[in-house]
Amino acid sequence: MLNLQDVTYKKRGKYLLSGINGHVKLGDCITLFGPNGAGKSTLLKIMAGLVKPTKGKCQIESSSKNPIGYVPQQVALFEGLTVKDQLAYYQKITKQKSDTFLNDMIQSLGIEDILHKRIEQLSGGMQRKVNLAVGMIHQPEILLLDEAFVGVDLAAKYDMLSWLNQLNQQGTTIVFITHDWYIINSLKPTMWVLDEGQLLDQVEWNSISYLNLNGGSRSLQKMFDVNVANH
Ligand SMILES: Nc1ncnc2c1ncn2[C@@H]1O[C@H](COP(=O)(O)OP(=O)(O)OP(=O)(O)O)[C@@H](O)[C@H]1O
Repeated sequence: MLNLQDVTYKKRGKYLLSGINGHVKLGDCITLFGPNGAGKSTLLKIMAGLVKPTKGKCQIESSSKNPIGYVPQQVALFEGLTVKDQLAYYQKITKQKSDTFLNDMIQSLGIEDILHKRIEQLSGGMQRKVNLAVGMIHQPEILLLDEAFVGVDLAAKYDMLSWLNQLNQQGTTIVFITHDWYIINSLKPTMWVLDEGQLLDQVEWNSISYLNLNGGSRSLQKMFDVNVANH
């Protein structure tokens, strides 16, 4: 679905990504994992087509007109609008005609009771749920999530993860970024380990303890020491 060939991105003389090669297949669940500043968000934006690589390419293979759903790190919602109006607005601009998916999503995410509330009346966690719903309202084939769970309590996380697991089992491709090991354990993704702009390795969730971190930064080593010990 997504083919990354030698993806390199340079900004103000600094390489934020260097020679990334990888392939995202239909139905994959992948996490971009690495320390702060590793280049995860930049790579996700390149996958979403929002940023153009300086060198190399990211090709999307899909027959759909709008195959990607991107949920940004910052909540991107309009204050003053109700949740219902917000969803209706994005449904219209993405030309999603079927209500079935939207209604399933509303039920699964547990947002049916807040449909008539305005965005500014919602807690941070509830806004995250609505942000997720908006980013995937057009039922995309590939869902790209940049820290979509920040500030979300365990009950809300459970709703979001159950919905994402269900979609992934039905064939939706998911690529996500998180620093939350609970999320990783729940979604059991393939881990693309990024460090200092380089893709060090790709490893299945259940083989994470075999990862060779030689050449990785101290921050990356520490992340694994802390998390893998509790895996
Ligand atoms: N527009 C920009 N101009 C210059 N440098 C940038 C820009 N965007 C990001 N960077 C730098 O690129 C590097 C990678 O940033 P990026 O946000 O992709 O990392 P990340 O792995 O997602 O980090 P975090 O886990 O902290 O969100 C960082 O050093 C960051 O400061």
